[in-house]
Amino acid sequence: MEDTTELAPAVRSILSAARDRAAEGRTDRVDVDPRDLRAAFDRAEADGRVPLIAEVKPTSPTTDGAREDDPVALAEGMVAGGAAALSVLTEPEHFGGSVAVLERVREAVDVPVLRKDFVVAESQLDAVESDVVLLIARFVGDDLPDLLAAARERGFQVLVEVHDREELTRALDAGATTIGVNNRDLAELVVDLGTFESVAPHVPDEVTLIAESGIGSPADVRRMRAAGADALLVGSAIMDGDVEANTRALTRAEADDGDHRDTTETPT
Ligand SMILES: O=C(O)c1ccccc1NCC(=O)[C@H](O)[C@H](O)COP(=O)(O)O
Repeated sequence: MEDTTELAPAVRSILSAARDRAAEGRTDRVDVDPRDLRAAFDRAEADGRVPLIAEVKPTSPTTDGAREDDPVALAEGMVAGGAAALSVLTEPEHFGGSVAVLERVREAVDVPVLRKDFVVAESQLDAVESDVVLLIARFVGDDLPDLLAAARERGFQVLVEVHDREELTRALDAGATTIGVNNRDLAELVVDLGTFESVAPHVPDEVTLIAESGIGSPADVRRMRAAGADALLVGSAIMDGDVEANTRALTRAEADDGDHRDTTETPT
């Protein structure tokens, strides 16, 4: 079992709730026919868009208030703004998510959908079908290889999230091919884009590499891309205001149309 003493209280509470959900009754095993995440990124690149996973994130421990609008309408706005893929929170207690919302979103869009939750046990994988599932190296500890295999057996693509070199090594040893470096430190909940910059050089070229958290402006997008990100995962900055316009500002961050913005700007 993972030592949680160094985690922020909110994160300890998230993990405890995840373990409670894992202990609830089993459902049938899912069998996913996934939409290809890498192909979606390649299509975005070919189209001049920054490959972006836009996150439907109604609230979070670091957000004031909650977004109450229809998550399907939000998701459609993100796709209209150029998102290559979507992430949907299914964690109910701290992020206002649900598996029902993920099902509705996945039915409404044709891009790959990542299930964003705190999976700590195999039984949780069967809660809902998605194209990609997240495994957080820090939370699953030594179970990472088994959970990775269990997810792949069900057809999922797997995004393995790391925060430092030690977790990266564990992810690579387990056979991860899509890795996200989370700029949010789960012990302090502070965000530092330098985290991605320090870990990215050690990621092999053949791995699909995603920069996660704290990306708030086109300048941040360009910074993460310059550091080697194949794609970005953005939640809060897109959910704050007009999601379609916010997504477009980020997916167009590298467009060579003379619209080079001030580095301090954030999308609205
Ligand atoms: O976002 C939080 O407040 C949070 C708190 C505790 C654990 C995890 C948390 N976020 C999970 C995520 O992975 C982010 O939602 C995702 O990377 C997007 O981050 P951002 O663009 O900074 O909203």
